[in-house]
Amino acid sequence: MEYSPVCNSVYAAWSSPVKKKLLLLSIMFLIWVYMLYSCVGYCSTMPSLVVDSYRGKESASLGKRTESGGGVGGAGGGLASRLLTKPQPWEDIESDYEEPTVRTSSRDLLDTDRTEDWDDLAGMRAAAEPGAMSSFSSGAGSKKLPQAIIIGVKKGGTRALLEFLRVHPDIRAVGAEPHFFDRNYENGLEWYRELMPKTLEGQITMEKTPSYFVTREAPARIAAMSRGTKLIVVVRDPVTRAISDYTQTLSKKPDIPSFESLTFKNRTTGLIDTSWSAVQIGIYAKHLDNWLQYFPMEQLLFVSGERLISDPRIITDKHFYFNQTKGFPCLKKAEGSSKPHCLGKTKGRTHPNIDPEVVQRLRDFYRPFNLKFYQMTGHDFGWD
Ligand SMILES: Nc1ncnc2c1ncn2[C@@H]1O[C@H](COP(=O)(O)OS(=O)(=O)O)[C@@H](OP(=O)(O)O)[C@H]1O
Repeated sequence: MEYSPVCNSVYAAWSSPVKKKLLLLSIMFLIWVYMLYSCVGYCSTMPSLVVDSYRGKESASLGKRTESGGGVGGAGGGLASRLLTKPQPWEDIESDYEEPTVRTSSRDLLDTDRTEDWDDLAGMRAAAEPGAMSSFSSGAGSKKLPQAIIIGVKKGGTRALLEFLRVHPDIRAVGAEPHFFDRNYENGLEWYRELMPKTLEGQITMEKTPSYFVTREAPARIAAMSRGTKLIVVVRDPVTRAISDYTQTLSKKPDIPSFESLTFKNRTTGLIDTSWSAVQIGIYAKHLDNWLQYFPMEQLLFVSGERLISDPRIITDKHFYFNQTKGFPCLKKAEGSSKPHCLGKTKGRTHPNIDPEVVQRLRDFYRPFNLKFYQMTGHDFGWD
């Protein structure tokens, strides 16, 4: 049988062992390229791509806002960008709402505050469509200690901030409040790390536990973990915050004394009871002093809880709509979902009417502390 020159060379190529290997490698490379191509096509159908397109615009628009003096009060505007110090590669995100360790291994995580948060998270879970990409990427990355923590303040709007931030593809957050630096510290850093979602190179790990801000030991403990940790504080008018705090307790224990009677040590003399936590948490200047013993001011970021409601665009401008029924801004698309999402019914409660005289007395009480706080942070939050 005669072979054509072409057949001959093909035969020669097949018959040489080195070339055989080269051919095999080429085939494997082609298969790998094909798989990668299929995956990219698949990813493009995921809702999270919306976030991808936000990313480009966000860096432009948020950058501008930070420059134009968003400063402390508008800190949220550049928040995601500020947390992300270098350009990040696009990676898909997986849902944070499957965290059996957090939900079952710690009794503390079932306290009233977190139960509230889990109400919200249940809502988020329900809103989230099971994304096949989530399971595809669930094994990717590794768990890291948080580089940024929302440390307070209770009832400041911390849940809203975290849920808004985590829409960003490069921010991954644990859903529940770990309470590591106040109640679970003895469990050790590995326990804490285990609670975190997996992150890929360049993504930021976050958590929020509002009680850290008023926990004496928290600054030293966080500094011991990493002095570079970014600390975010959502602050709200301390009087409204106290009423919000009281409203939360009242919703669980309807028999507690009135706000008015709890406010005073002695109503006749008008002496405020500063040992009542609802009052004490709002003395922001005092708590901040404690943090400044361990962290420089540049490490702390203050977000106005009021602006978070009136102008959530300080986070990003295209992800919100104002829900008239809820009376609050809500996300057009929750993380990992294509459906709109508002925070749960435990966020945005109707406050009871408080005697205006008591409110005024509290305003007078907080004024000097607020002024000190404005001086310390270099920002007037406008509560007085
Ligand atoms: N978008 C949006 N939706 C709903 N609620 C919002 C939102 N933004 C800020 N807030 C305000 O957040 C307040 C609750 O604050 P926290 O999440 O920090 O509370 S907690 O400490 O975690 O319990 C909550 O306080 P109350 O209004 O007193 O319930 C809200 O006013």
